[in-house]
Amino acid sequence: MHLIFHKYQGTGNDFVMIDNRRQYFPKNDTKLVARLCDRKFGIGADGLILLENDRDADFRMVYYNADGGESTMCGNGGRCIVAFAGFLGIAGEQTDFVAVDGMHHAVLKEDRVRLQMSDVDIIEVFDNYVFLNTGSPHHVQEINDIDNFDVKANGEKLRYGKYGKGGSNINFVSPSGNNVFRVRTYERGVEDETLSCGTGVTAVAIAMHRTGKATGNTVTLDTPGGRLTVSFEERDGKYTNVHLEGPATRVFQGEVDVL
Ligand SMILES: N[C@@H](CCC[C@H](N)C(=O)O)C(=O)O
Repeated sequence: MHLIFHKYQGTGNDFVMIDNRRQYFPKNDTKLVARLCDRKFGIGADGLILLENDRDADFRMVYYNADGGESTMCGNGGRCIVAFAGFLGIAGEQTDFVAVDGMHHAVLKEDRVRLQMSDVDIIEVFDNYVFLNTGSPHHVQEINDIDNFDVKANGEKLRYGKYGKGGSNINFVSPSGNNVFRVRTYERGVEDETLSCGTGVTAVAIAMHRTGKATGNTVTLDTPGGRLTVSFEERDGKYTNVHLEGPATRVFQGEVDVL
């Protein structure tokens, strides 16, 4: 099979993007997805995304983690697919698309995408961490000395030890200013730290607001791959109008023959 692919990145969270409107990609071939995402034997990416036709929206997003498994919502991938849809000419400045967690509205301006995320009303607050689902499950934990913290070792321990087979993404956070936080994330399905996680920083912003550590409705999140902004409205503990904003960039396009 001959595959044309496009590579995108959003604050360093990188994706192989495939235009699957003609339904030619073998969607159940987990091994193929993992091979394409492999950084030594393939193209290399944190995930693979298919852009498909949808009856009720401009397009549909199908997301796979680098391990080949189809997964839940990817915020940075959602921003990147909007940029890809703009490149293909199927999205204008405003677009609506369907993902695994429902309909998303987005605004594309040059290489910046503002993506509406799911509402959040279940937030579990524990002594030293918060757990919530922003389209994907997230553990949010404050730490000291974020620069020297072993995200992979600690993330792995929590991901498998605490959350069992289904797992969770694990975010470590340190405040760095007024409504500004530094975030490092261990991603389930990549099974390593990634440079940024969109649903992760969304979870961090909401968790910090819920626990009184962020006071504003716009929170800035600095990840190793760059800066993202999350804004929301909150009423009686329910978070609505949640938006994730940041850069989404086309890196290159290529072709591969896969057996
Ligand atoms: N990188 C993503 C999160 C992708 C999903 C995650 N790895 C999972 O399986 O839960 C993002 O930007 O949100």
